[in-house]
Amino acid sequence: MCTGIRFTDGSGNLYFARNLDWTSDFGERVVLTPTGYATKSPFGAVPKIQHAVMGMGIVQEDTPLYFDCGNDAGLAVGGLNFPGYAQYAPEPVEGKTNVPAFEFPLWVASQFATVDEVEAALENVVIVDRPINDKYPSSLLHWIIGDSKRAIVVEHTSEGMQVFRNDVDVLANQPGFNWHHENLRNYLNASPDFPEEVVLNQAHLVPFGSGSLMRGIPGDYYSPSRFVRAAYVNAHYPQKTTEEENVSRAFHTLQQVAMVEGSAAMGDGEFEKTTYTGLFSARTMTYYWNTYEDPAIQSAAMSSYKTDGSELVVV
Ligand SMILES: C[C@H](CCC(=O)NCCS(=O)(=O)O)[C@H]1CC[C@H]2[C@@H]3[C@H](O)C[C@@H]4C[C@H](O)CC[C@]4(C)[C@H]3C[C@H](O)[C@]12C
Repeated sequence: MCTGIRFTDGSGNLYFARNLDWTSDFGERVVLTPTGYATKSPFGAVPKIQHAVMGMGIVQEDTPLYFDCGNDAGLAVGGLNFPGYAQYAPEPVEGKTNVPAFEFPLWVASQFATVDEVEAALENVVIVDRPINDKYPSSLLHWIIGDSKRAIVVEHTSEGMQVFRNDVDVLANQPGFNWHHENLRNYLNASPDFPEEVVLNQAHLVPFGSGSLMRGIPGDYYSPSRFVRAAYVNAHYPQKTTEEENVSRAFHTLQQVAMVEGSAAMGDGEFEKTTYTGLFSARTMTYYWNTYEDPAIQSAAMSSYKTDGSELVVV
């Protein structure tokens, strides 16, 4: 499974992070799409790269297929599995902006500067089941999109395009965002506070230590549980000032919902694990990541590369 979060620092800069949970990796790398790159957009939704984009993905047919990415204007997007719900148009629809599912993160990050802009454009968008090639059929996803002000969730289902205001800045997998949001109402008791002494008959009871009012926050890896846990941790994390503190915040928060090998198998019997954690900092335009095999945090700053070049840069 996957979990995504958004938060800001004390100066309103976006931090956007996600866990990628799967049984193995896809050979993904950090990829920079510079503004001079000649796009190969099947239906012309990405005629030109307006904003340089950096994120995690693979390259096929000289096209960046992003799992998550951010841009030079401070807008970021991540795709999370949504099978059983996601449904795309079988063919492009005339008069609409037709975006193949694989192109959606690139469309968002290369064409827009803010969530407001993306939300307005989405009114005329259809997501199309048009794979990049035979090797990689369209993935069934939903997406979280964030900037310095807010986040939204995009779900393209049998109902068509749906856009949700994401006021908790978190996304997990199935079911849909609305369900997860409603489910938070089951956890209104959870709090970081240290409780007063409780008197029970003649007993005066005090907690064993901190965390007693967190009891009830689910600890398992199931998608609804990760959503609740990530929402709790992200919401209660004190606002931090420096880049280092906020990078630490992102990785610690996502560690709370990271999957460890052996505890949860998929339908095919293979164990799921957090293959990588990725973070886009709009403050420094830097992508940070670590992997299951190497938990040391690595980083690539946009400023280290030619963001107006014509070739994709694979870090
Ligand atoms: C598997 C990833 C989602 C992880 C996740 O949410 N797992 C949930 C597990 S479960 O079902 O809910 O059990 C998704 C996120 C982004 C996806 C990739 C991106 O969409 C980019 C390309 C798109 C191509 O169409 C398919 C390959 C691919 C390279 C995708 C492979 C895979 O579907 C990815 C990596």
